Amino acid sequence: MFHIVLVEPEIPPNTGNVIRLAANTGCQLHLIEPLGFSMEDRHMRRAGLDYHEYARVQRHADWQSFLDRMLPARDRMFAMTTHGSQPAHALQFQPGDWFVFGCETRGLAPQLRESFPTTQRLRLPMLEGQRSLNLSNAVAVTVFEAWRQNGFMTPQGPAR
Ligand SMILES: C[S@@+](CC[C@H](N)C(=O)[O-])C[C@H]1O[C@@H](n2cnc3c(N)ncnc32)[C@H](O)[C@@H]1O
Repeated sequence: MFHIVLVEPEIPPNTGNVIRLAANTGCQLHLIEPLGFSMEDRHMRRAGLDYHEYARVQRHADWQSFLDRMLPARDRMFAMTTHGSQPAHALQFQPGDWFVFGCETRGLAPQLRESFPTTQRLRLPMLEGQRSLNLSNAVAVTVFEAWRQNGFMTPQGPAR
């Protein structure tokens, strides 16, 4: 359905949450290395993920390797960032869209963020004075907005 891209995630339970979200929504999850943890980390294990939930996870050595391997449609790839001026819910998302998220402490590196057109740097609304959403919450909100817009469609029909 959609592609979730986590750039250099650092906190195992966040990635664990996103792995489960991908399994529940049919998204493909891309992890851009270096990761701040081992996939065998006890916190990852504690997330209680089943083997099949890992089926939707692909790891990439770095951003350029990801681009070279996946060839994402650049006009359908969106940087999710608190520095964005475009409200995420104002866009009409399409199946196959790519959502790129930064790491927990640093967000997306400025150089990577600025490689996206300003119209593709999306911000989720927050109250004045707040810094950012938790990474896995930001992913869930984004995926469910995009999926809602597309009628919660799956290859077998609408999800229930
Ligand atoms: C914990 S936040 C990173 C905070 C980091 N200190 C910063 O300034 O970007 C982790 C990631 O979640 C996503 N995120 C969090 N809040 C967001 C928001 N309001 N709008 C868009 N993306 C958000 C972004 O991809 C961000 O890089």
